[in-house]
Amino acid sequence: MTLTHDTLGGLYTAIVTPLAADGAVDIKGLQALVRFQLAAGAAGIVPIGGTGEYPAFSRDERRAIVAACVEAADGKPVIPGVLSTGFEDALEAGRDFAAAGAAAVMTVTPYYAPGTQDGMRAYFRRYRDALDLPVMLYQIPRRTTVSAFADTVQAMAEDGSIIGMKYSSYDMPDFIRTVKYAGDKIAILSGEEPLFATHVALGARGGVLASATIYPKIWLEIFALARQGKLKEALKLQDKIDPVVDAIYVETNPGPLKEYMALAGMPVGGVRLPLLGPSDQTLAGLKVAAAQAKAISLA
Ligand SMILES: O=C(O)C1=N[C@H](C(=O)O)C[C@H](O)C1
Repeated sequence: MTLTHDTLGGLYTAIVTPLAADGAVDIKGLQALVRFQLAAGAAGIVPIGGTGEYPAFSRDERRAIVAACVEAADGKPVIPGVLSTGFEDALEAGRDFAAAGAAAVMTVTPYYAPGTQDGMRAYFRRYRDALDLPVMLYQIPRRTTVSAFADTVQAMAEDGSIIGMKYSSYDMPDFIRTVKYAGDKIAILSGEEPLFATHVALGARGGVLASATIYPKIWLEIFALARQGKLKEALKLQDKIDPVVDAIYVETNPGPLKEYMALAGMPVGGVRLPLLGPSDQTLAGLKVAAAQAKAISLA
């Protein structure tokens, strides 16, 4: 399926990368997770984003991860993260993932030398021209300190540089402006669990969510309600998963999430440096959230 701004939408799972005890990538575990997501109804998979620990892997490991996801996805779209901050590295990764069968890439705003808004617009236009694959802009200022303003996103859409955007920020006025300027030209996907239902009710066409790695079904139900404009009902349902969301984001994602998955019976191993396992205090919070989720059979 060729992804366009019309066909990009729904719930994409920002999937963790399972690791074996020796820290190697657990390809079998990864493929089992992909199949679990798609069987639950996810529209597609986003491997090696922040949740998938892109920075922690070598070029060969990233290629193997994407190829394994594409194989397990059996035709459903796989959109790998490209979190390299420089043009040539980002292009090399994009071409690697295109060769591995990715349907598009989720490329982060350049952040070490971000440049101006015009510079970022030109960066993505040159990137798309050089990479024969659809591109989704990844905006996450809490990790990069960089934002493409709404009118820049509009210009990127009109240039044909991007088919969509993963919007990871709590800046609601900017979100509303971005939907107003570009929401009819690209698919804006929410990357913020706490605001997911609200973003969808205000025009987002789906989401890219880390906690869907363990609980895809409830996010699909929340998405369906929000898209019908039933925001109150969607937020009521979201109350059930909020304790999990609060517990897994107290330290850098995906550290707590991976620990939580083990507590919830879906072990995926640890994280790679510089991330470490969660602190005792975080672990205590994860245990409480896992017990609550079990008590209400969260899925
Ligand atoms: O990997 C991703 O894509 C996501 N990254 C965000 C983060 O790591 O902060 C969280 C989001 O849910 C998905």
